[in-house]
Amino acid sequence: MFSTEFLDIPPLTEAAGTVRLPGSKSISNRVLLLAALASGTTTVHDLLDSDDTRVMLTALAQLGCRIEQGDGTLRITGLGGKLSTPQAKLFMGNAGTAMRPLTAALSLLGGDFELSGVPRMHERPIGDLVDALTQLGCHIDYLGNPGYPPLRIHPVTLQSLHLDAPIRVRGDVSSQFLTALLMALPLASYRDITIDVVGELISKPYIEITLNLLARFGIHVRREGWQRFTIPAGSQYQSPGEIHVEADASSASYFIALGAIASEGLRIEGVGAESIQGDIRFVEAAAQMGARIQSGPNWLQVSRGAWPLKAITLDCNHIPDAAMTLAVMALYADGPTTLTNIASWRVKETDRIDAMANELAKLGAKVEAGPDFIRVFPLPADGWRAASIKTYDDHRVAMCFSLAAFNPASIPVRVLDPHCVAKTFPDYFETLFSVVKPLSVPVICIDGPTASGKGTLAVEVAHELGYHYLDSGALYRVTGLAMRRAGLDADPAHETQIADLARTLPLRFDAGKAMLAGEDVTDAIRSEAAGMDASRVSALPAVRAALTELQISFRRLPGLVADGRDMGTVIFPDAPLKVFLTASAAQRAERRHKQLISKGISTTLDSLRSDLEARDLRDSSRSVAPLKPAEDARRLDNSTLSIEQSVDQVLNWWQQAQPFQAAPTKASP
Ligand SMILES: O=C(O)C1=C[C@@H](OP(=O)(O)O)[C@@H](O)[C@H](O)C1
Ligand SMILES: C=C(OP(=O)(O)O)C(=O)O
Repeated sequence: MFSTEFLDIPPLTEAAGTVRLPGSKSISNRVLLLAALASGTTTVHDLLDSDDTRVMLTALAQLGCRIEQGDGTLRITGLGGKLSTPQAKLFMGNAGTAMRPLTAALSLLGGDFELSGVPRMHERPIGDLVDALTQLGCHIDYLGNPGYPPLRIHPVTLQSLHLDAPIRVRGDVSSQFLTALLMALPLASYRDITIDVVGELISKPYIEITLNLLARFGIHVRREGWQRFTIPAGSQYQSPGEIHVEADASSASYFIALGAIASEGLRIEGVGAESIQGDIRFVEAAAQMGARIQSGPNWLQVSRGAWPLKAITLDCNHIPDAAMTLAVMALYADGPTTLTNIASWRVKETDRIDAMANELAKLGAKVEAGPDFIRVFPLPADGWRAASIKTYDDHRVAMCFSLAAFNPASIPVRVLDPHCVAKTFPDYFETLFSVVKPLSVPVICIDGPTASGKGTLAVEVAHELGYHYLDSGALYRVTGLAMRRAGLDADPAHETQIADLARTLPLRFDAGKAMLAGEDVTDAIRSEAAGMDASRVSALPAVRAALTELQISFRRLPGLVADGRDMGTVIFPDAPLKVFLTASAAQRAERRHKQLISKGISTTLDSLRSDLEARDLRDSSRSVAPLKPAEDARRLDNSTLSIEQSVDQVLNWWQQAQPFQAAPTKASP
């Protein structure tokens, strides 16, 4: 997951391969709640692990459910309709699928609860649900604005509820109110319970998910159209024992769009023609726009058909979440695309009609919007502008705007606060990057002499940008270590053997650790002797050649920060930013001295300094790739700079090389 302030997506050209998507949010949170209300244990396979499911799980654990993580499964032991904890303060984040259904269930379970969420959750309506529950005899107070969370739920007894008349609930703001009642009312079904929907029900396919899962838990709701629903007397939740969560069809929309825009064949696994999720009907919309789609029970295969895409006008009430993806696809269409009947967009993670209109306009598009529609005009190749896309803490805004990186103007796209995808798809960008081909992957090279602080600087810069990190020095150090262990010496007579070793090094970097054939060699390669060996093996041309390919393979999306001695001159000569980092020998000796002392290794400043100078001389005078700044490198002497100042300087240089206006600061996101 990217927790950076922003993520720059380089211009992308095509997509190919296979993605396996995480579990459906809507199914996951329903299954968790139903399993919690049932008695017995339910083993859930392929549950989504994201912010929305975590708030649900935390709440259920607080209420006394036993939750055990297994290998790819989660076992949840239900309450059997009885609370073991009658009082709790529960935090719902921004998960509508937790807030609304738990409000209904807890109102009937007879405890004393406070339910709150993030500030935006406190702006998302819940009044229609509270009204329905109040009619029934439940006792709920608003702790902030009437009609909105946070809520206080007071205990009532099931016998005191008024179940004789139909319960009336409005269906035109969110279908989650009806879902919440349908999932909770079996708790009180000592007689038939009827729910009448007032107003036109929106987002109907989500009710089908609810009914489908209720049936799997033994509750068979009768319905008359979308107007009247009856929970039969004597209904009891029965755990199905095992249940599988299909992949998220709304999450699939970004990859279906990806296939339509840029692929000769992209396979999506985990969700397909037999999905119980309404958002699977996004495939029809994408096909109308020109995508070629084949499907099987739980897979989809998508490729580009018509190009440019075909503009459409579509009532999107049945696919409110996936429809946002169409608004970005519309940029690649042959005319204006109009999405109608989407008033609910205004009360979701953000006002999505405004958000989409604002951000599409930043890319250069003409957009028209009204209370319940959006019209997006396509962008000609010369109309695209570089934009920092604000995401409003809305996962879908972040995910669908990544598709703008296929623009024909080859402009990168900056997505602010990419972390918001954690709501439903924490690894969205990693998954995207695994199947797309960029025009080029940006690299920042940081070269410099030993102990100049380039490792610390490079790690920090990589961290700020969400880029990969290559410690090329470590490759040489590990080669030196492997050489010693093989009983070889760093002399030309052993050059071929050492190069062979280097070529097949079983090395990986894992959370800052260097692992050689599974052994943590991080400390072993940091000794002064290992440094000397590294310097010696690095002077052998065959070894350098063997390691070149390995180093180049680190150049992966979204970008790379590489530190070493010849990153800018030899390995990545086309890097858009090269920094040559220096510090006086006295300064470097002092830093290294402190480092060694802190590790309990005793040494003297003088000996360190003369070692450093000897090493500088050897590194800068070797015949192959000597240590010298690339011609186009920026020099940074950090003798008197703090680490933060050096990092800021490099990030400023990087920002200057970008087409975006200015990097956001932590103070003003
Ligand atoms: O019940 C559900 O799982 C959902 C219902 C929909 O909300 P509305 O009914 O408010 O449109 C949808 O947007 C949301 O992401 C999930
Ligand atoms: C509207 C959404 O979420 P929620 O379940 O919080 O309503 C969404 O995921 O797009």
